[in-house]
Amino acid sequence: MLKIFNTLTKKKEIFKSIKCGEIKIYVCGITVYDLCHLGHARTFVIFDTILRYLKHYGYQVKYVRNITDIDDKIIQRAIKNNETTDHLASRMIQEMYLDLDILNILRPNYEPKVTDHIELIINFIRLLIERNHAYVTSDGNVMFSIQTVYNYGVLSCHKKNQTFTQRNIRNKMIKKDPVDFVLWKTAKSGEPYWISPWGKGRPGWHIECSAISHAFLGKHIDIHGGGSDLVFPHHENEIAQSTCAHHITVDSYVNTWIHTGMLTFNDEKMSKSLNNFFTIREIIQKYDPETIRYFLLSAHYRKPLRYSDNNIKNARLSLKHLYSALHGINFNPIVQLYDNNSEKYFISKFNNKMNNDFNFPEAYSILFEMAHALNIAKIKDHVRAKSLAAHLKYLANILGILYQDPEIYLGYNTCIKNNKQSLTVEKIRELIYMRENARKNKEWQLSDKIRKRLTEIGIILEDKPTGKTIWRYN
Ligand SMILES: Nc1ncnc2c1ncn2[C@@H]1O[C@H](COP(=O)(O)OP(=O)(O)OP(=O)(O)O)[C@@H](O)[C@H]1O
Ligand SMILES: [Zn+2]
Repeated sequence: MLKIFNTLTKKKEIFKSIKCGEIKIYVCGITVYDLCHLGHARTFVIFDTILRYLKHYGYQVKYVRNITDIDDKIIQRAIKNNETTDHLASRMIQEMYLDLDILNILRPNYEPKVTDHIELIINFIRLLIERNHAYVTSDGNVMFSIQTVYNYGVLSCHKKNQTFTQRNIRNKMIKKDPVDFVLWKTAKSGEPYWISPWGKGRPGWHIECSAISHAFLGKHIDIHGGGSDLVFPHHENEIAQSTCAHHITVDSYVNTWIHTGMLTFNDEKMSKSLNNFFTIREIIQKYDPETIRYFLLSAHYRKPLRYSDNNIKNARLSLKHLYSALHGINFNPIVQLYDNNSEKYFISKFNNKMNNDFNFPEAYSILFEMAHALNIAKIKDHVRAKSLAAHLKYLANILGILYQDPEIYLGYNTCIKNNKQSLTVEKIRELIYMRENARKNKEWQLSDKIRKRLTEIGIILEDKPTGKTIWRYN
């Protein structure tokens, strides 16, 4: 029986989907103004693993993760770079794919961009105004009126007056109440804008998730997720908007709220604004992507995880131990998996750990028990060894690890020591495939970027007249 900790009720609850066998999940995505850092990676690796487990559990999953491609940070960065917000956002979206794909994060079913859904956001705001939950200020902003929500603070336990900050004091003159938040922002001169009933402007941040999740998943969602930094104000405001717009209760909006613990560096959230971040790109120059993924899942998903070289090195050792157990066994992952039921014991232990609010560290410990049994079977019982190896790989794949050939992985880590390459063969092929597609679509910038990246790590590409590319180590 699957139990998940629900931030709304603050307890572990037995999970039951709204519709039998199907799950609708919405996760707040990236604001695309710069490269993704390891903090973003932690949240998305965690949700990717949760999704993989839910599928293994037998659910059909509809996963939506939005892309915030217009907001203040994007506007400021675009001005600084002397490029349009559109150009900056689409560049960063391509970079985001390169970075998240390399960590073996499967893509969501839908990744709606805010700028593609302005009309439905405007309609959502209109509904809130009609229902007297929002008002237009003299300068053309639309504000959400927190006083109209009787249970504001239900998710985060924030009291209404606690939201009163210095920033709000500055806007006091035009808001009815300093705690109210913006739904539609009037465009300043030179800023990108969309035409609305309230003038030229752009949506506020919170409203995009209410409007987009409703458009893609309907009024009632099984799971809504994000980092724990989003509980307040972002998710609190989303609850206010969605429940008021649709006249529904909090629990008929989202059944389970899942929040991930922050990746920290020097005891603070890793973030751009604190300038204490490492981009995914920087890190995979130093460690292989699978080690990074392993590291990101090495603490309970709700707890903070401390970034340190030592912690990553430990992750590398653990992964090496698992790959070494698999090494030297000639097994067929599919055949051995279905031919043999003897590993039911391990599968059920693994499932129990994951059913207990996705306890990744304890799920890892089952993989180590299997590796131990496998190391013994390798000497004594080859048939059992093959079965164990297939099951170990199968369960590890649910966590998104052990997807490489042990031979390549173990050889690869030797290369890392010699600083010769920093990508697995599988990932190199993936990048080449992406580049071939980019070339087909005449996206020359992207294709050049991939080539440059591969050259940097010592891979030489040769483009054939057929459109195919062959590669070799320099
Ligand atoms: N250090 C972190 N650890 C875990 N998750 C994080 C971290 N930083 C951001 N996230 C999560 O990544 C997702 C995308 O975040 P978003 O693009 O809004 O970044 P952000 O919080 O503004 O970070 P930054 O200010 O560094 O750009 C959110 O779910 C957010 O909670
Ligand atoms: Zn959101």
